[in-house]
Amino acid sequence: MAATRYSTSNEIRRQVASPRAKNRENKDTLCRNVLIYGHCRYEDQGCTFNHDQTPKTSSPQADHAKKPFNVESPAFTPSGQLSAVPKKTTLPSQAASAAPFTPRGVGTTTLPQAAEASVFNPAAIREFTPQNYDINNASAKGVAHDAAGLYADPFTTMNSLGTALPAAGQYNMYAGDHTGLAAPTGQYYPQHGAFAPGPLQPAAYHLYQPFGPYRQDLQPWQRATYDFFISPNLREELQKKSFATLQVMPNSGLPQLERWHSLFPLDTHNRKNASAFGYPSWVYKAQNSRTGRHYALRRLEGYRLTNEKAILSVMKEWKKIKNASIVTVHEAFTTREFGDSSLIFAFDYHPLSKTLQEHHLQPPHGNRYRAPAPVPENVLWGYVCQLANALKTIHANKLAARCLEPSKIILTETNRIRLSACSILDVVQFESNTKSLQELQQEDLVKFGRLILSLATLTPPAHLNNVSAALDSMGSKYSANLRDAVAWLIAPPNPGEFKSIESFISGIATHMATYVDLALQDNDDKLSHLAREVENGRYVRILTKLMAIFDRGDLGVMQNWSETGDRYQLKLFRDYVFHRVEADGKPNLDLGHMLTCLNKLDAGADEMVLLTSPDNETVFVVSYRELKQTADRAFNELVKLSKTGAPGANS
Ligand SMILES: Nc1ncnc2c1ncn2[C@@H]1O[C@H](COP(=O)(O)OP(=O)(O)OP(=O)(O)O)[C@@H](O)[C@H]1O
Repeated sequence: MAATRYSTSNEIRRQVASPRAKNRENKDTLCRNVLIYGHCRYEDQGCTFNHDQTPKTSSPQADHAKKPFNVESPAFTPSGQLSAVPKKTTLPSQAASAAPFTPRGVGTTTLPQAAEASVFNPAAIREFTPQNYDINNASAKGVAHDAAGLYADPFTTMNSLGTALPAAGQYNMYAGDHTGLAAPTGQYYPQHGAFAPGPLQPAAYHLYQPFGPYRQDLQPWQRATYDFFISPNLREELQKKSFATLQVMPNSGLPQLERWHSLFPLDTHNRKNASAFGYPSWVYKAQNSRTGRHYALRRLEGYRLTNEKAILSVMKEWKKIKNASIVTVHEAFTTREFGDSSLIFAFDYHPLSKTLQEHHLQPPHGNRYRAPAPVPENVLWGYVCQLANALKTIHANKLAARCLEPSKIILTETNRIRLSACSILDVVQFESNTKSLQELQQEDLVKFGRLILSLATLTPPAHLNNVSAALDSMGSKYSANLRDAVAWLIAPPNPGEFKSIESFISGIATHMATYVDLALQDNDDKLSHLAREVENGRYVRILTKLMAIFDRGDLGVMQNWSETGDRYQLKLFRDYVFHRVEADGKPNLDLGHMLTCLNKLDAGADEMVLLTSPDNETVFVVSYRELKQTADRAFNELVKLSKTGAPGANS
C-alpha cells in the first residue's frame, strides 16, 4: 500500500489505515492523504477528515501551527546553538520601556538556555571597548578575566599588572604630576600588549611598606620604633665603622705624605716583625688629598727600590684583580717622609677589621692563660670557600697570592675574610725571585692547606712542624671531608703533575653551593634593610626643604618671607605635623602621624588636610599636593637667590 510505504509517522499510518473512522470531529482536520498525495482515495468511502483544500479566512500557517505535528513544523534546533536564533540576541524596542526584571526567588523561574544567553551574555555585550584596544591581540595574559569569566583569580592577572609598573625614568614620583602615570604614551592600552604602559591608578607612594624577607615574626604590640628601621646591631656596627673611618690622631707624629694626610696607625702592637715580607711592615689609615677617601697604607720599612719597573709591571697586573675575597690594591710608591726609604702600598680600607691571627690564634683579651676558642667547622668551610674563590681569580690571572698567612688575611665582617697583602712580595722579590709561576701557585695551595690546618688546630703556621700529627688531631674534631680537603692541599703533587685550584673547587662543590646559598640569604637580608632605609632618605630630603623655608624671616626685599603668601600654609602644616597637642594641652608625639604626614607631603597625595591658625581665625583646607607645590615653589625661590644652588649640587 502506497500510503504505508511512504509514511514516516505512526500517526499517519494509523490515519491511513483507518479510513472508516467514525469520529466526526475529524471534519475540521485536513486529511493527510490530501496533504501528501493531493487527493484522498477514501474521500468518498467514508474518510472522516476534511478534504476541502480552499483556504479559510485564517492563515494556513496558523492552522498548521496549531497542529501537534505536521510537515511544516519548524525543524528541531538545539537551544544551545545561538546561530540558529540570531534575531533573539537583540532586544526589541519595547524592551526599553519594560519594567526591570526582578527575580522572585532562586529557582522559581527557569529561563530556556537560549533566552538566557540572549539576555545575559558577557561575551556578546561589549559596550565599553577602549580605544586602540586590539581584541585579536588580547592574549590570555592581558585579558584573562574576559575568557575566564567574571570570577577569574585576580592574582593570576597580577602577573600582567606587574609589567605595568612604569620603567625607571618614565615616571618620577617626586615630580608632583601623576598624569603621566596613567597614560604615559597617550594610549590607554598599547597595540602590542595588554596593560604595558602604566598601572591603572597612581601607586600609594606615601605609604611606608618595607618588603621581606621578614626574619622576625613580631606581633604589633611587640614592635618598637626601631623595628621600622635598620636593626640595632647592624646600625651599631655601621656606626662604629663610620666612627673608625673618621678617627684621627692629632699628635701621632706620623708624617704627611705627598698625596696622603691624616695618617692613623692600625697596628695593634709595635713589635717589628719582618717574617711576612722580609721587612718590618706597618699599616696606617690615611685620607687621599685629592679624593678625600680613606685607604689603608701598608709601609715596608727600610725598603730601597732598585728597579722602577718592579712597581709598574706588578701593579699593572694586580690592579686588574677584582674579587670579593681580596683587598683591592690601588697603587704603590716609595717615600722618605718616615725618615727612611719606605715602600708604600695603598689598599682599600676595611674599618675595624682584624687579622685571622688576632681573631683566632691569640688568647682572648690578651689573657695568655685562656686558650683560644676552637673554630667551628662551618666557619672553617666558609674560609675554605672564600680562599678558594680568591685563589681561583689570582691563578686565572697568571699570578700567585704568595702571602697566605693568618696575619695577612683580614676579617672584615662576621666570617667574611679577604687576602690583605697581595702583590707586595711580587714587588719586593721582583728581581730575587727564582721560582716559576707554576711553582708559586703550587706553593699557594700548600700554604692554603697549612693555614686551614693551623686554624683547625689553633697552632700558628710557624709552629706547625708535624703536619701528619696535626692532621690526625684534626680528624677527631672535624669531619673526614674537611680533613681530606686539607690533606689534599698540603700533599705534594705526583711527580710531573700539578694540582690546580679548579680541581680543588670541584672536590668541595657541595660546600661551595652551601656557601653561595648563605651568601645569597645574607644578600636578601641586607636588601630588606636597605628597603627600610630608603624611607629615611625621603624624610631627610623633605625635612631639609621645609627647614630651609620655615622661620626664615626677611628674604631680599620681602619682609617676613616665610610667613607671607602660600608659605603661611606651610608654617601651619608644620604645627599640624609636629606641634599637635592633646585636649588637655599636653604635647602629642605620635611618630606615626609625623611620618605619615611627611610621606604624604613628599608624594603630593590628593588627600585634603585642615590647617588652622593658632588663634582659630584662619582655616585652610588644602591638599598635600598643593602643599608640596607650595614647598617646591618656595624652595626654588631660595635656590635661585642662593650662590651655591640646590643642596648637594656641588658635592
Ligand atoms: N686593608 C685594611 N683595612 C683595614 N685594616 C687593615 C687592612 N689591612 C690590615 N689591616 C689591619 O691592620 C692591622 C695590622 O695589620 P698587620 O698585617 O700588620 O698585622 P700584624 O699582626 O701586625 O702583622 P705583623 O706582625 O706581620 O706586623 C690589623 O689589625 C689589620 O686588621
